[in-house]
Amino acid sequence: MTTLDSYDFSGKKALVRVDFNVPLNEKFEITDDTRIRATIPTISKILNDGGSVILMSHLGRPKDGPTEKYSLKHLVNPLSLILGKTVKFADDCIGASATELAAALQPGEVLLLENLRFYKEEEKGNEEFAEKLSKLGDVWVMDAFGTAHRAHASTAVIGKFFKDKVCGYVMQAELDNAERLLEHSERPFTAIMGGAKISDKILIIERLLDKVDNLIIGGGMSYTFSKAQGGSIGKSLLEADKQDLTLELIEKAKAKGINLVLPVDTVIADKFSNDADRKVVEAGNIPDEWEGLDIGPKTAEIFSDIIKKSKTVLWNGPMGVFEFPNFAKGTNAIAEAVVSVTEDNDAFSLIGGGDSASAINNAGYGDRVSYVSTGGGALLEYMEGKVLPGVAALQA
Ligand SMILES: Nc1ncnc2c1ncn2[C@@H]1O[C@H](COP(=O)(O)OP(=O)(O)O)[C@@H](O)[C@H]1O
Ligand SMILES: O=C(OP(=O)(O)O)[C@H](O)COP(=O)(O)O
Repeated sequence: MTTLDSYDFSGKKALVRVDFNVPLNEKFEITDDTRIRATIPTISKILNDGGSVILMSHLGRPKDGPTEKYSLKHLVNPLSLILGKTVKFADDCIGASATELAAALQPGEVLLLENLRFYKEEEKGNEEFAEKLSKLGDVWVMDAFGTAHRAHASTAVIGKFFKDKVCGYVMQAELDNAERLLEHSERPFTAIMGGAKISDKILIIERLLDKVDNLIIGGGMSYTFSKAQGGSIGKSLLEADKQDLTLELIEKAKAKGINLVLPVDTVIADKFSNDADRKVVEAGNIPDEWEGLDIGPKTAEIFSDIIKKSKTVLWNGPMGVFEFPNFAKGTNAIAEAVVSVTEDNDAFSLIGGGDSASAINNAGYGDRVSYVSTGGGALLEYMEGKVLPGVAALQA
C-alpha cells in the first residue's frame, strides 16, 4: 500500500474520500466533529506538498436524492474554521460544476463535493459513476476508515480508475491500532462490550474469545444474557432469539478459561426517560413494568477493578443509556477506569464505536486514552477478520 508520507503531491489534485458522516442537530450544527478533525493531517500534508484537495464524502443515508438535511454544505464553514482556510463547495459531486471547480483548483486550495449518496449509484458501486468521480483528480487518497467496510463507488470501485492510490493517515492509524490490539496485545487483555444489539456484535465477541483474558458485558445487551440464565428483566432490552447464543458464549468462555463478567446489579427506570423514577436492584431481579437503563454501582466497581489491572483494553458500546444524564454513571465510571489504566498502568486502550467514542469525548477523556477509533461497523468488521473493500481497493 502506498503511504501518504511516501507520495509527493506537488502539483497534483488529490481526490480524497473522507468519512464526514457526522451528527448534526436540527439547526444543522455539528454535535461531534471528531471525524472532521481526524482528517486535518491528511489534508495538510497534501497542501504542504503543493497539491490541492478535493474532498468527497457521504452524510447520513438519504433515500431520495438531494435533501437539505443531508447536504454537505452544512460542513463548509466548520471545516474552513478548523482548517483555517476557505473551503470551496461544489453543489453536485459530478457534472459540470464539480468538473469546472475541480479543474480551476490551484495548489493549496480545498474543494468539498456535495453528498455522494445523493446518487444511488454510490451505494450500488456503479462503475460509470466511479469513473466520473475519478476524472476530478490525479490521485485517489482513501481516508474514510469509517466507511471502508462498504464496497461503494467512492470507497472501493473507484480504485481501478487510478494508477496512484494512497492510504491516508486516518486509515493507516486505524489499521495500525486495530492490528496492534489483535496481534501484539499485552496481557491481561480486557474487552468491554456494551451497547444495544447482540446481533451486531456476536461475531466480534466470538473472535475475542480467542484473544482476551476478561470479557466484560454490560449495557443493553447484558439483559439478554440475564434472561437466558433465568433472570427477570422486566421491559429491558431483549433479543429473544439470541438467548441460546448467549448461553453458548458463556459455555465457550468457560471452556477456554476466559473470565466472562456480567452485571450483578442494575439501575432500573419506570419509563424510558431521563426523569423516570429510578432504583438499583440485583441483576435478574427487575420488576415487570421496569427496565434496566444502566449498570449498578457494584457492577461499576467490579468492572473498574478488572479494567484497572489490564494491560490492553478494547471498549465498544456504552454501559447504559448514557444520553440520559441520570443513566450515564456506569458509562462514565468505565470511561474513568479506562483513562486510569492507560495513564497509571501504561496500558494500551482502544475505544471503538460511534456511541462509545462520543461518550468518551463528551466526558472530556478523548485524549487520555490510547486511541479513539473513527469507525464503528468498519472497526468491528476488521476485527472479525474480514477484508474491508476500502483496504482491498488500495492494495489492488
Ligand atoms: N440498557 C439499555 N437499554 C436501552 N438502550 C441502551 C442500553 N444500554 C445502552 N443502550 C443504547 O445503546 C446505544 C449504543 O449502542 P451501539 O450502537 O451498539 O454502540 P456503539 O455505537 O458504541 O457501537 C446507545 O444509544 C445507548 O443508549
Ligand atoms: O457512521 C458510519 O458507520 P458507523 O455508524 O458504524 O460508525 C459510517 O459513516 C458508515 O455509514 P453507513 O453505515 O451509512 O454506511
